[in-house]
Amino acid sequence: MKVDGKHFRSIWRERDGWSVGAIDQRRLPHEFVIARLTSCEDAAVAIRDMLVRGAPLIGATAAYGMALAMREDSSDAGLKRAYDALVVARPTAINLKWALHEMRTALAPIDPVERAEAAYARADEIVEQDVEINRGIAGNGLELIEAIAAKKPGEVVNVLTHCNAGWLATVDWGTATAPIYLAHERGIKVHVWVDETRPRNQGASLTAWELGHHGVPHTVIPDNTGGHLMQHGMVDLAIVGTDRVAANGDVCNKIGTYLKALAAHDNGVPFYVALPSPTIDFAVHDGIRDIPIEQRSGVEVTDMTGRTADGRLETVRIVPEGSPVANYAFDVTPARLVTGLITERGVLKPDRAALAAAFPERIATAAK
Ligand SMILES: CSC[C@H]1O[C@H](OP(=O)(O)O)[C@H](O)[C@@H]1O
Repeated sequence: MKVDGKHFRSIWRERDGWSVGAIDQRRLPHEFVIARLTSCEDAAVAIRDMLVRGAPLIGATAAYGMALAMREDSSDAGLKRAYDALVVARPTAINLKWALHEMRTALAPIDPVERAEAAYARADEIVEQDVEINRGIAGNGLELIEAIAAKKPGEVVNVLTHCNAGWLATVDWGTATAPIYLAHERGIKVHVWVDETRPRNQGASLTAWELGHHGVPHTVIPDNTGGHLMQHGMVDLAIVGTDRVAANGDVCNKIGTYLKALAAHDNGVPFYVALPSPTIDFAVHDGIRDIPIEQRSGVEVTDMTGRTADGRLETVRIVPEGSPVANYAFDVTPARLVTGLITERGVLKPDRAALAAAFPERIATAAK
């Protein structure tokens, strides 16, 4: 989407035809820095250290990581080494494994001499497919926003979102934000309550940044505010992203999503989850029991980085030395708390029958 009026994607193949450009999301919102990935290792580290993050973007980065690997060593051993290095970069978003499976399926059967070119071609397809899918999510989610706007003519539709499921979490458009961007572009009055999303503040640092650059009205709120807003009729619907949807409709997303879903359920606020079909994991039948929850470094909780009054970036500690810290990066919202799943093929009930009917091809790949 737009950054100071110029269109950007979050990741792209550079003009040299082989290296990969990506926005370093660790530097936002204070600095806009472009990173250049030139090896499979660069791609793995970029995912692990969250230079890039967000389930679909993690998948796209891994796809280009495989292409970079094939430039280095396109042998069968090289293919396995690249897969193994990338698949462990982060455990929760299924898009990583999905993208690597797609790449390995495309590359394993062909002559190693042809693998580098084929890898870039397949990675490009995955990237373009993500953008097209998100455009589909935008259109299907727009209908939900339009229906609310029709009931309150001339008033603002207030959407709450958690973490960043914006264009920065994908190649472009985002998932949760896709309907919001489209509604804004269609002239519908929309406002976004942006959960800051401790501890990495993806909402405060990323969602607010991208909405602001695209001109979408928004308000950053502490994570604990959403329930109060819902009690006072200030949230018309919630739309969040997801890192993995289980076959039973359970939704894994950034830590704190479950608590928002509980508040929404308690206040009769529609709670939608936007996802591209590669985020569906039919191999997982019970999300709460089976989806691996990443635990990240406690430093993400104890420390915060910000800009000082005189413009310097500083990191400070906000937790007493010696206090133990737990940093669970995701939680799972049971399907019973989800109003609907906004996908590229429509808004679905959060259950296996609806998911299987809409995406039968995803069942086959889950079996592998
Ligand atoms: C469209 S996927 C966005 C999803 O990914 C985020 O996690 P992270 O920033 O740790 O990669 C968060 O769960 C978002 O909802």
